[in-house]
Amino acid sequence: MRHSPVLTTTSRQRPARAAVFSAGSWGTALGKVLADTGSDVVLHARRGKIADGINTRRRNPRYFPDIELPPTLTATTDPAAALDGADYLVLSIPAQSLRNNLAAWAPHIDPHTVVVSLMKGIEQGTGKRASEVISEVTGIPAGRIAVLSGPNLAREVITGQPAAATIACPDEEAARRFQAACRTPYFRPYTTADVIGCELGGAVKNVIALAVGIATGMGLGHNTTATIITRGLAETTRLATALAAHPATLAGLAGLGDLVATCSSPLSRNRTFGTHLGRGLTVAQATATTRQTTEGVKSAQAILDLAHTHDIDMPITSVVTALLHEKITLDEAATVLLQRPPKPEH
Ligand SMILES: NC(=O)C1=CN([C@@H]2O[C@H](COP(=O)(O)OP(=O)(O)OC[C@H]3O[C@@H](n4cnc5c(N)ncnc54)[C@H](O)[C@@H]3O)[C@@H](O)[C@H]2O)C=CC1
Ligand SMILES: O=C(CO)COP(=O)(O)O
Repeated sequence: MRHSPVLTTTSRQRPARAAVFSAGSWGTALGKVLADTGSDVVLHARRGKIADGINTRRRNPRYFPDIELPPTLTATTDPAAALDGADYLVLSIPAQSLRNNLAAWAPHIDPHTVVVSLMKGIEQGTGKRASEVISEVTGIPAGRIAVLSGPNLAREVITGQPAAATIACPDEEAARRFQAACRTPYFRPYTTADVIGCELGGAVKNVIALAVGIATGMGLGHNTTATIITRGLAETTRLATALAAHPATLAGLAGLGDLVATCSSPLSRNRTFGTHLGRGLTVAQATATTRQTTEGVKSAQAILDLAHTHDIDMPITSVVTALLHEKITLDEAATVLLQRPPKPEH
């Protein structure tokens, strides 16, 4: 166990070391951001073929075969080797697989390592956010658990298109250090202490993106999608603020920003999944066409359960959840939303 201070590239003592679990789309893209800042980055890959591709050809053959990765970004299938001496453990796996995987990795986490969640899902059955699961599984104090969220479609980030994000951590200094560790000419992270707002903004926008995709797949236009985005933000903010989030977080990058990016982009897996449903595919058929993590599909029910527990009205989430469970048809979904009793906007 090492007890050295967390270093950044600004310290000039040694580059920060980041272990990124795993080598999927966002893990690889954020790993490149960290490497571009000067950190030594080790991606943990589940498959040897991916680790080999990264180490020998500087390519992630499954997720980004067309993108050259920097030499300071390497990969391993050995979690202990990836975590050895890591200043940061960056977690980017499906939210529903976090608890079990982290339990296996936890014994290898150094006492000074700051854990950063990139995940945008809520755990089924418990309604827990990723930072809560991390805290429960590892016992790491809240000041060493951070969240990074924002409008960050992985392919746009890995190709160096300008983007920004929010890093949330109750320990301001830890947030600032990670901000320095991933600030590049094309990636601008801000900091906040509002972990709850960041995590709920990220998780609920996936469900709203499913709704936008459904509407788009049904052939509906921009009035409809703008209405879903706006009212989606209203219900996200209701839930998040009931759970003690700051309203400004939901109006920021991790709320509105991410919602707009995800709901607008064909790169979004959640929006794409919704489009398949809107075109008439069943949930099973849409799932069969999806190769990557679609958090909204798995988190919708957990978010709705959380809303019920806190007596929060989330009509869009409710309708999307009913559609995912095939309890209502597409036509019924529109009717349910439009025929709700009239009310003031605010
Ligand atoms: N792709 C994107 O543009 C962004 C994704 N995110 C979030 O990042 C998280 C990861 O998403 P992506 O990297 O996009 O997904 P992905 O599907 O591209 O990659 C998932 C990674 O997790 C691994 N994995 C899959 N199932 C697993 C399991 N049962 N146990 C352990 N590892 C498993 C895969 O091998 C892969 O390395 C999600 O919570 C997502 O919402 C956040 C911002 C942007
Ligand atoms: O979170 C994302 C962009 O910020 C990615 O959204 P999808 O998971 O829908 O692709």
